[in-house]
Amino acid sequence: MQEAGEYTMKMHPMWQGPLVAPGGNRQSPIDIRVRKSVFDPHLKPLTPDYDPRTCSQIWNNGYSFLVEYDDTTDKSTLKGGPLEDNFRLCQFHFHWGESNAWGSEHTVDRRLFPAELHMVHWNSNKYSRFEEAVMEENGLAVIGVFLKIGKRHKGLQKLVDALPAVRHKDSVVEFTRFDPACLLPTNIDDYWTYAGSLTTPPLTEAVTWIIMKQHIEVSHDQLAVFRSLLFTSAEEEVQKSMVNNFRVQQPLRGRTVRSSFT
Ligand SMILES: NS(=O)(=O)c1cc(F)ccc1F
Ligand SMILES: [Zn+2]
Repeated sequence: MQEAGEYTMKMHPMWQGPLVAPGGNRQSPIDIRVRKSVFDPHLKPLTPDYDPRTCSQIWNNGYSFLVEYDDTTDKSTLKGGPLEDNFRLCQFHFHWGESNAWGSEHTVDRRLFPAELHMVHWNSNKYSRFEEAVMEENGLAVIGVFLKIGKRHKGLQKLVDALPAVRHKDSVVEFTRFDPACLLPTNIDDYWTYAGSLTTPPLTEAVTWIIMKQHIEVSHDQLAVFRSLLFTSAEEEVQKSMVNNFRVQQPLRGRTVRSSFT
């Protein structure tokens, strides 16, 4: 029986969408229990190779803002780590909270971060476009990086300065020559990896998740600009600020989370 005032996921206003996709047994995000993760000595170093010239635009899709890359050739790629194939960068985006107390989708031993970066890649050895790969179990690889509040992130500022131009849902602005590698932590050799899903519809179980152990720092003011974005389009009467755009955590269902480090 619920105590008065005690929130469960179903009651809490932040509860969004299905708790578990019908029939899903590899849903994301999850809590990473560090002591339950299994060191895998066969995991290779991750080798991202990004060309800033493939950066094309920023788009407010009404859920987050996406920095999109031209993925018609193998110019910005990710290989190595747990991946057998070559994956092509198509976009990166973030999830964040209304306060610095929460906002990330994944957690580490229940620890929440104010925001989480997702760099989305699709398997260009096996598929010819993102839309195809997103339906296949080895179709996508997403790098997750936790954000903490601290010193100003120099590389992020160019992105922060462009956000007012995409304040409303469905707005797009040209955005070029941005090197996404500047958003990776200094150490990318230490990560957790597990088989999961997209965290927004279509929630397809297509993702090899690669979650960085080391976080990056952004300033309070930089993250505040994320919260100035809107879920709503310019025409809508009531404007809703884009915050808490994260999914509730999903059952592990017996999956093993591997670590690249001891
Ligand atoms: N948050 S996510 O990285 O799982 C994701 C990536 C996409 F390309 C599309 C939907 C998603 F939910
Ligand atoms: Zn995401």
